[in-house]
Amino acid sequence: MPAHIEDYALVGDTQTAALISTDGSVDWLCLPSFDSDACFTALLGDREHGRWSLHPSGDYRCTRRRYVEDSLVLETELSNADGTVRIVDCMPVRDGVPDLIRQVRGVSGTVDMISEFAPRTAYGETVPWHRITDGGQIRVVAGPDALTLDADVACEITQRPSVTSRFQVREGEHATFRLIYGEQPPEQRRAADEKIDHTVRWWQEWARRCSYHGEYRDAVVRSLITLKALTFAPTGGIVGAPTTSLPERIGGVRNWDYRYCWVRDATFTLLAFLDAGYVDEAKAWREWLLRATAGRPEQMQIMYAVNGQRRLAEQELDWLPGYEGSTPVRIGNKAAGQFQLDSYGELMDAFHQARSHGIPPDPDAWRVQRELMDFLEGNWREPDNGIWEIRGPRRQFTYSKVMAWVAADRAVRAAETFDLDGEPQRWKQLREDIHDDVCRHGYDAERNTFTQHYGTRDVDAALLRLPHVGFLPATDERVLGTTRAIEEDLTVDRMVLRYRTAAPGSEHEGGTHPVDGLPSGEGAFLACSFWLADSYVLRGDVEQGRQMFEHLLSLRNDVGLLSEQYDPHERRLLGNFPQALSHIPLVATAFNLTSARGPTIRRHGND
Ligand SMILES: OC[C@H]1O[C@H](O[C@H]2O[C@H](CO)[C@@H](O)[C@H](O)[C@H]2O)[C@H](O)[C@@H](O)[C@@H]1O
Repeated sequence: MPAHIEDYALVGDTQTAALISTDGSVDWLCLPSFDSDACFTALLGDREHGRWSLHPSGDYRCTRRRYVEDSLVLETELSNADGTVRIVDCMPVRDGVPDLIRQVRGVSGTVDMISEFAPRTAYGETVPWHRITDGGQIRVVAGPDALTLDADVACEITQRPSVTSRFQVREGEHATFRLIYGEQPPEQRRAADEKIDHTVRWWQEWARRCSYHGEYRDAVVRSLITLKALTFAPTGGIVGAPTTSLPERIGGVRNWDYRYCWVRDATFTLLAFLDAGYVDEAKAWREWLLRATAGRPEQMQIMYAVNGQRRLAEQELDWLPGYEGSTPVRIGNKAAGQFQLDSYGELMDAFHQARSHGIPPDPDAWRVQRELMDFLEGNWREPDNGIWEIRGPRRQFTYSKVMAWVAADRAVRAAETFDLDGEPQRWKQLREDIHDDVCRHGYDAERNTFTQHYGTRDVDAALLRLPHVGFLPATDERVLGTTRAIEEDLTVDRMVLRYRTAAPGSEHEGGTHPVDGLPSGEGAFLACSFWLADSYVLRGDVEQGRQMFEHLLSLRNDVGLLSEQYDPHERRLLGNFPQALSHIPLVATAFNLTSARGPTIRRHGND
């Protein structure tokens, strides 16, 4: 049985990442890339699906866990009756092959330790061959996959099969393991020590570049490090999360693969990086995006693989029982083929912000933007799948239309501010047409609220972003009314649901929801909860925004990580982990709260 989601910490090398539990078990790792097959999949099943546990023998417990300051090097202290050890876990920044280093350091007493290294390739389906080489390394091979384990303690291949080591660590002593993808010659332990030190320094130097020095610096830096860990260094792409199928409801079917790069999530990440002074990351992302979207704008996908690949065929892995029984486990993501109008607005906004931040112009960027505008002009009236990627019939989602307005607005601003050739008069007309359409069809005058889609009375938390993107001022009566309606309909214990997946006792309870096409029930959506905090700040209720923000900070796990959702009843994290779309608004809200100039939500559209 896997640990609770909040009991995991992340280590990664900006090409892939591992999840390690408080009891010292690596339960998730895909090699060599985020979207490769996993060799440890216990997270979505049990120990038989592959894991690497490393812990004191007998009864033991985690007494402390932290990242080495401003780094992604994890320290987990485990104690038993005989003493305490500190396990240092890290994935060195890649200079060749991917590797995971696990070093056990004796803190006090003399502790008997057990390492059980039991990889299962192809997401836990395949039991690989294990053998010990002449040089004393462990080689694990299955089909195209090969792993090498170097250890400076004795290892034996045992029944299951797994590679088991039983060893003792005294205060001041070390024992080091290094897992390498592929077949590699042995390395000295000193090399592992150097790699750990180098990795700490690499992350600390990266964190030092952060231009944010406000009140919530630790939380902001941890979120930025997490976002950096989710970037795919070779291309500049950014994954939604490093996991698949962590459920949005325990036992439910809303289990999706997030190891891909969403245009939406990635543009939000770009804005967070820009806010914090990380211009290189923003540039790399723009390059990725221009390459990924090359071709005709109507062929733009809402998500791509990290290397820019378009085909993300969805399949179910029926041999995996799922996280706490939540099936199916899916890899690939059918939403890649959806039409999501908001992605165009987010993209246009991101390009505009990049220019406004002084990122040197790319000659292709404006050409692509103009083609996107041509496409939007002819298609903004079409129904779409919306920001939440509904799998029911397409609808006229209000937020989607608002983001089409954002696209037109940023096109006008870009042409006027940067003197770019284009058709600002036509885009101004388009901007006005969309605004009128939204205010006429996406607004419920009786209740004084914007609505989830045209022709409904339901609300949607994405509507909180209307003032953030500059569609209407935060103090507009219709915006205030919408926030009120969202508070009334969509908050549970101060947390915000993205929409009602079923009204309690309604005809949809237990059945398939007519809008999203899925069985009901999920947690509160953390990004939406941050957006509510932003709305308070923007309209001048800074203290209310701060309280909400601090409540959200309190939901992070012990090492500062958030998943996609939170279950306010069970008080536990839900959904893929750690989730970019939760850490991005954390950064944005902290900026809004602490900016000396007062609220400065970038997507306000102010240049
Ligand atoms: O719940 C339905 C959808 O859930 C996923 O999408 C969500 O995550 C995306 C990545 O963070 C985010 O961009 C989107 O707004 C969220 O709704 C999943 O990827 C979809 O396939 C699924 O339909």
